[in-house]
Amino acid sequence: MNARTSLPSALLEQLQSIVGEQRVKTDDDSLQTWGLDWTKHFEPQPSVIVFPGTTEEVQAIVKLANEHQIPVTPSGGRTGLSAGAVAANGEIVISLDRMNKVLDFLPADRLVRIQSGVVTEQLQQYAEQQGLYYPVDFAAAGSSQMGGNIGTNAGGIKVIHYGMTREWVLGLTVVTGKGDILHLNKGMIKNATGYALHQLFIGSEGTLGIVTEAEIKLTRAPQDLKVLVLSVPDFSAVMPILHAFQQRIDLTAFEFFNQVALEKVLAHGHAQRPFETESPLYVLLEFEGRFEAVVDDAMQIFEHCMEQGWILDGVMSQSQAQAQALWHLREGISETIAPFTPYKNDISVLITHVPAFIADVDAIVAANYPDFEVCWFGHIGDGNLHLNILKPANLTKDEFFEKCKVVNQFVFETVQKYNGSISAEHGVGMTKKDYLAYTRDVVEIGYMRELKKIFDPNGIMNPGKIFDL
Ligand SMILES: O=C(O)CC[C@@H](O)C(=O)O
Ligand SMILES: [Zn+2]
Repeated sequence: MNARTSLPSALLEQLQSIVGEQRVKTDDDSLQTWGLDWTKHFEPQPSVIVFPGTTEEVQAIVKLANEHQIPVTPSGGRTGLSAGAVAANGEIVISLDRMNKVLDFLPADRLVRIQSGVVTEQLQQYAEQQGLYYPVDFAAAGSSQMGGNIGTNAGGIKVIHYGMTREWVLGLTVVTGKGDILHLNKGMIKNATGYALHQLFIGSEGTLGIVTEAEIKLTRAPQDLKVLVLSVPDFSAVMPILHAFQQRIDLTAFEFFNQVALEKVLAHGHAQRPFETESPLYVLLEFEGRFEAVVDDAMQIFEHCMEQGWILDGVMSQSQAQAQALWHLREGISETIAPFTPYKNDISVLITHVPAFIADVDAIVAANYPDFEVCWFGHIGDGNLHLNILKPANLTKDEFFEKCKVVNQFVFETVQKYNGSISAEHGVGMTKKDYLAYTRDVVEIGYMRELKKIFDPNGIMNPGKIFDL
């Protein structure tokens, strides 16, 4: 039965009276579009999509959903990779698309107040106009919304220096699953008055309520960013390179990718091969080169690494355009491999454990996926690896995912062995919830369940995400 047909018509009318007739959509195209994120594993089947314009409208919708006991899925830019924003069970999807305004800017506090539908890039550009910088960045910045970034505590390519989204959120306005509006922390740096409830909403994937507004901290913009791409003989060389550079330079990024990933980006077009000869791995690092001495330091470290045999070759950007072109080799990977229906892993361990962890996972991958194309890439300077297995054309999606699931278990056992995370930055959503216990203790998950009940007693907020009730 189509879940949509079961939506009471009285409820539709009530939704229309809250947001206006044009802002309630039930046509198939809209249900498909707003019912799905970038995950390809599930069939979207929401009941209705609503587009509120204010926190009060969101509150009215949530209250209505409670009265009718209908689940709600908050929806931002839908660029998620863990199905956190997928509505597959007759949900009311609350899209924040209309709530995309910058509300206020306090220069002395370097604080911007935004609605949660503001797109990441929009915030970055706004910060630039104020002579400042919003540093959380990733390839999906042109579509992802700040509410979604907050919901997953998004990370990205600059975490090594600037941290995750959590570092930049100084206040939130939320509508709880119960239908209360809370103004949490109000932008303060110092506020020692008990539980930091805004922190609970960061990374909660819409399971406690909906973020409608946020106070976001901005910072000084980095100058003269230099990008270095290095070719590297094997995994064992990557961390010594990181340590050599970090001893003397504050890196703003330290990423890696393998030859398979590079070939896919090059085949996609609009990219130039960085080196004539292939190598198994590449490292991309970035630093602020505004002082000559720092650039000289980088060159010395580079030469030292070459002497050690950790680096085979290297190229450094001489202009912003070159820096962007080099970044594209790394940032283009996820989009380029999307047509290959990749099985995704977003795993992390402490930096200390990265070498042993990679050796273990590499052995699992080599033994279990001998015939599959394996894309390794990620934010290795944060201990975060994206392991993407590409589907061979001769397997169906179901056959392929079944095979990957078996291997997944070995990968996650290794994650657990090193006390790591089964989802470093993409969230748990629906794709990783069966594996949550590899990272979070069962007692801890019990506390999370209890917390959810406080904010969302009727269990209507994004059910089926992170864990089942
Ligand atoms: O597609 C992926 O697995 C990772 C996407 C994103 O987190 C990235 O780092 O490019
Ligand atoms: Zn990533």
